[in-house]
Amino acid sequence: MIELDQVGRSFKVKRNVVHAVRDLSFTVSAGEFVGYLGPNGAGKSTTIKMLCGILTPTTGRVRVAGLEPARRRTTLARRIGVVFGQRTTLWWDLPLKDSFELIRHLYRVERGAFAARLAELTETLDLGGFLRTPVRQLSLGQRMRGDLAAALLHAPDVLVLDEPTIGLDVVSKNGIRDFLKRLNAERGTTVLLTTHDLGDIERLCRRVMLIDHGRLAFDGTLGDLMATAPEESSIEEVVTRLYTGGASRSGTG
Ligand SMILES: Nc1ncnc2c1ncn2[C@@H]1O[C@H](COP(=O)(O)OP(=O)(O)OP(=O)(O)O)[C@@H](O)[C@H]1O
Repeated sequence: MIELDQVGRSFKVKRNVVHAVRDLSFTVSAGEFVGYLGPNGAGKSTTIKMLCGILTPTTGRVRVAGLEPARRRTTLARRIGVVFGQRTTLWWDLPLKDSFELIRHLYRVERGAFAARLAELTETLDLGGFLRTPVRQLSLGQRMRGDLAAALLHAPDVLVLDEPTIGLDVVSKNGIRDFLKRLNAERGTTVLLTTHDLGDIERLCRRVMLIDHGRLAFDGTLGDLMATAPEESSIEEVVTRLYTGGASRSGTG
């Protein structure tokens, strides 16, 4: 469903070149739920932007649902949903429901299918109490649920999440985690999740990829990840060891 083959992306900053992503290769199969971890500045958002076609790779090849994202952005938009937790894709001054209606037009979702999908998302994400509220008046937790619904209204095969639980309280976080878990299990939606909240990884991801300085530093199961540190280590300790280079990265490959 997602394929990266020796992908690199660099940026020119004044006279320097920043290599945000280097020689990155991985495959995510349909139905997987994969955590994409890495310290600040590791290259996670750059990868995600290449998956959605916002950025073109400098080298290598990216495919999502068999499409080259940067060249087939419109076609790909029908197959992929994206949530950037730090930024909303909703219309700030419009009631949530009107944002959804605009998305229906943009994605040309058939009216009946849209109504059914919206009813389902309203129930599972508990949106009923604020569908008529302007987005600017929503709490962060409500806004995030609105953004998730917006990304899923066209029933995409792949969902890419960039910090979807950032700033949320423990109850809101758990609500979103339960929702994502069900989405993956029941609808088979492929999910790539970037987060700094290791609780998200523990609760949701069987497979974890870790990127560091633009390179893949670990790729394995959550169990493999935990096995890189002494027994009884917490996931925070395990990940800290990997971020600071104090562990063998034997799961990679
Ligand atoms: N548009 C840009 N121009 C120049 N440099 C950039 C640009 N976008 C990203 N970078 C650089 O590329 C590197 C990777 O950034 P990226 O945003 O992908 O990291 P990240 O893993 O998402 O970090 P964070 O966890 O802090 O969000 C950083 O050094 C960043 O400064």
